[in-house]
Amino acid sequence: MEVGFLGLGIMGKAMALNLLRNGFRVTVWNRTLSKCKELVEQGAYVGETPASVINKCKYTIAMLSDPSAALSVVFDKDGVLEQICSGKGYIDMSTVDADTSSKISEAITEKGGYFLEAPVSGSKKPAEDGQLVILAAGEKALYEEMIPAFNVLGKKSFFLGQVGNGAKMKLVVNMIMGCMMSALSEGLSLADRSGLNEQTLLDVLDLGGIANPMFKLKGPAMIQSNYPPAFPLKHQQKDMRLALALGDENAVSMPVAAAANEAFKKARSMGLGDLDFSAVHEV
Ligand SMILES: NC(=O)C1=CN([C@@H]2O[C@H](COP(=O)(O)OP(=O)(O)OC[C@H]3O[C@@H](n4cnc5c(N)ncnc54)[C@H](OP(=O)(O)O)[C@@H]3O)[C@@H](O)[C@H]2O)C=CC1
Ligand SMILES: O=CCCC(=O)O
Repeated sequence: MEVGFLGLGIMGKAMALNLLRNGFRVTVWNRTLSKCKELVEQGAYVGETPASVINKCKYTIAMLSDPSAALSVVFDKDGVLEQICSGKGYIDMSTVDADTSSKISEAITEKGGYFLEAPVSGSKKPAEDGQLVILAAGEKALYEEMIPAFNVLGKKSFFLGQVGNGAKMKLVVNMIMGCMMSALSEGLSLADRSGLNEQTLLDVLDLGGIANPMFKLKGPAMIQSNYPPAFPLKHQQKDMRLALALGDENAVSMPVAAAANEAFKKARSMGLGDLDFSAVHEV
């Protein structure tokens, strides 16, 4: 199967490499073209523009930072819309809001193309290991055609119905995750300042009802103030912001998420946006 891949950041690079290793023919594009080099060494082709990737491939996946990047790659000059046409599928796996996804979907569909949104749960390591959880919505036929790729990229994929449902599900999940990370940060600080051992707190948490892989993975590094970026903090804050907007639209009161968002915003203002989102601990 041949796929195009737009966006070779932390996630996109791992996902595209995974597809290559599993026998897919992959044509990549990244805004900073030099980031295509490692993929080329592994057998990928390079497209000069998003439009040229769409022209070459029947299916093209995008994994871009935020709504503005997702829109730009589709609507700007040399973008996806210039070449999308009947018989071609566009799968946006970026985390964006439902409105952004709908705008992209409408534009692609107007040109005769098929659209699927498919944001993912799971970070750098699950992306490398093909263990993501895929939250797809949109064109069911395209979802079914993408199953071979989703089976390589993820351990489970969900089809959630109409465009927007995948984006919303992803934002709800990340809103919960951001609140948990914020609570862990406060707990570690409270333990430390009140004379307790932080590692002992992690050990206690890991044996009880709120044990989870994230605390286990990130907690020990947080104690060392070590935040190598797997999920950049600026993206977590973007997701909190988009989740709070979804709450506004639906009149859902989210005081916990609002407080967590303030912590992530403060961390961004301290210049921590490119570190892992666990760097909220510094706030
Ligand atoms: N990291 C993670 O753990 C996870 C991330 N996600 C989501 O996946 C998406 C990608 O995340 P991640 O890989 O971590 O992010 P990165 O910041 O590592 O990569 C972002 C990508 O978007 C590209 N980009 C940014 N702005 C533009 C633009 N205006 N036009 C074109 N391309 C642009 C970047 O290109 P360039 O190299 O030129 O800057 C890069 O390829 C985000 O939506 C994130 O929320 C979802 C699950 C997990
Ligand atoms: O959007 C990022 C999600 C990170 C994760 O699920 O661990």
